[in-house]
Amino acid sequence: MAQATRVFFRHFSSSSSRFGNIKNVTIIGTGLMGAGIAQVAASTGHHVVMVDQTDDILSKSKANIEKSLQRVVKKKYADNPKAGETFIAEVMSRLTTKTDAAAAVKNTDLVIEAIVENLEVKKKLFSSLDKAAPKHTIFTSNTSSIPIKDIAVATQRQDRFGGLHFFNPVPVMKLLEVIRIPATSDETFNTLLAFGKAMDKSTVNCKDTPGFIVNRLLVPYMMEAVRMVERGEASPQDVDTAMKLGAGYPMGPFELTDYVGLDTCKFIIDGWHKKYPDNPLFMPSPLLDKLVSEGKLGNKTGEGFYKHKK
Ligand SMILES: CCCCCCC[C@H](O)CC(=O)SCCNC(=O)CCNC(=O)[C@H](O)C(C)(C)COP(=O)([O-])OP(=O)([O-])OC[C@H]1O[C@@H](n2cnc3c(N)ncnc32)[C@H](O)[C@@H]1OP(=O)([O-])[O-]
Ligand SMILES: NC(=O)c1ccc[n+]([C@@H]2O[C@H](COP(=O)([O-])OP(=O)(O)OC[C@H]3O[C@@H](n4cnc5c(N)ncnc54)[C@H](O)[C@@H]3O)[C@@H](O)[C@H]2O)c1
Repeated sequence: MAQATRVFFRHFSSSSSRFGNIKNVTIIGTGLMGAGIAQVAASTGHHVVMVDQTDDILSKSKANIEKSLQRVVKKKYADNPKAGETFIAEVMSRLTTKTDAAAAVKNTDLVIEAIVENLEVKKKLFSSLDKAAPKHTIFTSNTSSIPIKDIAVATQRQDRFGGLHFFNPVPVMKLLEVIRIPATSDETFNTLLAFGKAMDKSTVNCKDTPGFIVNRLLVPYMMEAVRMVERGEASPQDVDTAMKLGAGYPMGPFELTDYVGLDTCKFIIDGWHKKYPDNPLFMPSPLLDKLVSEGKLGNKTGEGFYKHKK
């Protein structure tokens, strides 16, 4: 291919798939994950409506996004802080907030749900959104562990339903798992892959199997670390040091459990134990249960396996 044609092709193909038809995105649940997803979607030119239960939560989420953007521009615009400020102002101007989910989806191309890891709560939400959203709107869940098809049954649009599983912290982690259920149409799946690219993520194609790819491997590993401590075989500090220095992981499993949130970890393992009671990899952990019952949920509450500055 001649140089000019190659340049034109690269330019044309990137601009035509820039948004993969997705311009307006609604993100429901703006905690740890939803805020990160909103930040990256707005940073890549999408118009984003953020939905949560109260205005107070939404203002905290916006403040967290602004803090995270400061970290991003510190490096990206190191030589031009003024351009960094302009970038942050532009990104923030693409974010709006609402507490009424049904009203928020009236004009949206894509819904990304990132609320609590609970099947019944997610189904109730999607059932009401199904009545309110336009026909073309694609619905997705960022669930860590719930089968996408179990959530999709709450709607009449299973061909326009899939999974978009982002990783924490969303502004830093490059991976996006794109999940299809048997009913997902090729058009929907391709639009989700294009959207992932427009978000500057590397996508992998996943089937709707437990934990998709990453969590099917990560959850048993993290739970076995907790069980090692329960059996008195090692301390959390030593397990973390061992896995960072001996296996090259950026965080040890206990640092990661605190980072993810112990409540989310418990929701995942309890859900899988209920579904697969005979699988020893998915047995609940008395230590994890105890910490959650004491409100020690990790970084977000100031204490989990470790104490953290809030
Ligand atoms: C039991 C069941 C459990 C199941 C769990 C499943 C959960 C879920 O479904 C899947 C997951 O997400 S699994 C979880 C998957 N996640 C993992 O596995 C994470 C593993 N951990 C890591 O990869 C690293 O420790 C971090 C990247 C978190 C921090 O890196 P570090 O070197 O230790 O510390 P650093 O020097 O501070 O930061 C380095 C750079 O990152 C930048 N930055 C950070 N946060 C930022 C933010 N919020 N915004 C913007 N930027 C942010 C920062 O500015 C800096 O930039 P620079 O340009 O280099 O100066
Ligand atoms: N924490 C992680 O590392 C991680 C990573 C990938 C995926 N996930 C998944 O993402 C989802 C969210 O996890 P998180 O860690 O961001 O949780 P979180 O607790 O930080 O945030 C959840 C947010 O959802 C809001 N919410 C709850 N019910 C709602 C409703 N009915 N309508 C609107 N908002 C509602 C809450 O107020 C809260 O702000 C879960 O399904 C989880 O499994 C989590």
